[in-house]
Amino acid sequence: MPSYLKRGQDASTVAAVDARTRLTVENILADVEARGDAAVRELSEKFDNWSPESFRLSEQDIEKALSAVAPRDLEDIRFAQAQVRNFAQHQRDSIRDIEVETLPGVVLGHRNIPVNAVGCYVPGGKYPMVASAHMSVVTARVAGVKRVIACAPPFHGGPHPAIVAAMHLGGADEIYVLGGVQAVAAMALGTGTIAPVDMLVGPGNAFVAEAKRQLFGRVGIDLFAGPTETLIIADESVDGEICATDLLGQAEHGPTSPAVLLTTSEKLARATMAEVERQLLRLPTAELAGKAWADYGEVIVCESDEEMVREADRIASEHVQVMTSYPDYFLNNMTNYGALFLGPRTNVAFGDKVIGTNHTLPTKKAARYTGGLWVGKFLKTCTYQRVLTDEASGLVGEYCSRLCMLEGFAGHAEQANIRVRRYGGRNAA
Ligand SMILES: NC(=O)c1ccc[n+]([C@@H]2O[C@H](COP(=O)([O-])OP(=O)(O)OC[C@H]3O[C@@H](n4cnc5c(N)ncnc54)[C@H](O)[C@@H]3O)[C@@H](O)[C@H]2O)c1
Ligand SMILES: [Zn+2]
Repeated sequence: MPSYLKRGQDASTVAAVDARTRLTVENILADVEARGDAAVRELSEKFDNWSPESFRLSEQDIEKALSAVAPRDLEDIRFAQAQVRNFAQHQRDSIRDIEVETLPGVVLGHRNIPVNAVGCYVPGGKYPMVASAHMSVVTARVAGVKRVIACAPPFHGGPHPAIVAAMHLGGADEIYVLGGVQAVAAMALGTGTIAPVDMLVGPGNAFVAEAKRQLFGRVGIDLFAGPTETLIIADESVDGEICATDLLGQAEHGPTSPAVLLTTSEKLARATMAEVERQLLRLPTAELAGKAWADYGEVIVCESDEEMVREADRIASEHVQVMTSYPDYFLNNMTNYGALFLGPRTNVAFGDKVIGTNHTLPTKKAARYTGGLWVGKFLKTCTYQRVLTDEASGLVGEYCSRLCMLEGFAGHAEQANIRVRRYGGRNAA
């Protein structure tokens, strides 16, 4: 049995918060739907104190933002985008259209068709999340999406130059300085000034994630990518300092970000907990990270690697960092995670910012049924079929006719029967 040295807040409190968020989001979506641009402007004023002449940036605005970013920063952004683009391209190349003859004269196939128009949300409430622009915009472009638009909230009262640069260099067709639910609603529902998209992607806080969830159906969404979660699986091959650093590194995302340590070593568990307290004294973002750790941090001691796999699959964390003497055991056996980070030489920050895997990942146990954002999320796998010979039409038609009548579908059966009569030769029904 796993034993808890520290437990996070219980789920009922989280559910109560969720209910309030749900209601807030419902009201905002209804308002944007009813009043379009006027509602968007009022909501932006209310939540972000932001009401510019135009939410969309002009060419000149974009040039101005680019020139405000230091050359070194631009180069770093280009490097990160090159990594994301390269891996996404390899993933794209692994996805194939197929066409096969499944019975003599029966040809079935599928094609992977990019979604036509995508809205990318780039978060920027607490931190300007430049990297989210690479993850959504660059990946959509690799997939072949025709129209890629991007929104980020104002940061310190205006567009954040590095976010704008990343959106522009990533290939965004339209850039808006607009945040939160109003941004997501405007992109999905459309307004007088923003043409609606077919799909929303990108991470965000609880309001943004809930807005995407509620809009799903009217538009597509990538996945439920809410407040960051991290899980560290470690044994005595590493020390408390590196475990504490990696827990707090992701806890700093926000006050509701769970950071969990799973370990087979009680000694490492206690060393990590002590080290977390020490590091909180000097981490500049200790206010957020400390609250997340106090409310949602967990430390669980397991008896074996097998038990750690079971616990980790139950938790289904967004990020799972494995620092044990044989990390591949977890790669080979775990089934529920957004992304794995194997061995102490890598870590979640590499994935968040630069290494090339996508950082938009499933939260709140969505890892039970989906992986993260990737080029495949922008593609619709659509099937088609042809029947090439009279014999094949007759053969399938006879089976089809009987199977339609099994369900009482006389009209469907006629669709089959007319083919059997016309193409099915001597066996015609
Ligand atoms: N799952 C992932 O893949 C992933 C990746 C990166 C970041 N994240 C998460 O993204 C989040 C970013 O959050 P953020 O808040 O910094 O930025 P954000 O851009 O997601 O949200 C800011 C917006 O929230 C809106 N807002 C704030 N308070 C509100 C309220 N009371 N009612 C309605 N709207 C309100 C405002 O309009 C504001 O523009 C973090 O939680 C982070 O963990 C997740
Ligand atoms: Zn992170």
